[in-house]
Amino acid sequence: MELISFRLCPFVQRSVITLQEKGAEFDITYIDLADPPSWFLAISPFGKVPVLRVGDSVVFESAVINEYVDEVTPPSLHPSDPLIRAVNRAWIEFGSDLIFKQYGLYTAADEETFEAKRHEVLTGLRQLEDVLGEGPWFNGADFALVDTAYAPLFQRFELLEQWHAMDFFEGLPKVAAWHRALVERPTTTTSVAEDFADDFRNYIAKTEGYAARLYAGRTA
Ligand SMILES: N[C@@H](CCC(=O)N[C@@H](CS)C(=O)NCC(=O)O)C(=O)O
Repeated sequence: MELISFRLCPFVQRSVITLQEKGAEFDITYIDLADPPSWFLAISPFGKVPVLRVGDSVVFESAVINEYVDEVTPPSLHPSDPLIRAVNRAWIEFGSDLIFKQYGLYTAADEETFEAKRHEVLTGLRQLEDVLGEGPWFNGADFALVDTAYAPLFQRFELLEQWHAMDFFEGLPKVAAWHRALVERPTTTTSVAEDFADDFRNYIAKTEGYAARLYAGRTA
């Protein structure tokens, strides 16, 4: 299996976490999304990463890639009950939407947009608080695919919090506990390069958006 990646992409990171959790062997090929190579555009139907090459086949969409990886490397990280599995898939979709909202937060051009995005993100986190149980994971005792889908999101919240006194989890104890468990999970840490925090901060700086101005001069 060969995973096509962009270093900072949270969707790719979901797949790296899943592959690592499953102990799967895989190669990783990095591309520059600002200047994607023609071979990549030829195989990626949406022009997006991640893409997983398996022999002559191409699998795209992180949630689908992760289900494939899960199925070929038992035991499964998906719950056995079909209804719980369906609910998990639905919340994985919710997590994808929240990743885009988070992206909107750190690329917002001005304070008004930034605050609007922050409101969207906080609303999403409140919705999660309402569905989470006692933890430590989304389904309780067992770490599952749905957890791999949220780890990159929470790792970025952690960095955003460190750079600015911005509390995303105030009044959300279950989300805060899940966040802590996810960012401390070894596969979350090892799914990104050692200089990820700097890389991420430089990326935000380059957007020249409101978050970049907010964080200017701060160190992690
Ligand atoms: N729904 C996709 C989203 C993937 C995605 O948005 N990837 C971004 C990078 S993080 C991308 O490749 N963007 C390139 C583009 O939109 O042209 C998934 O879950 O795999």
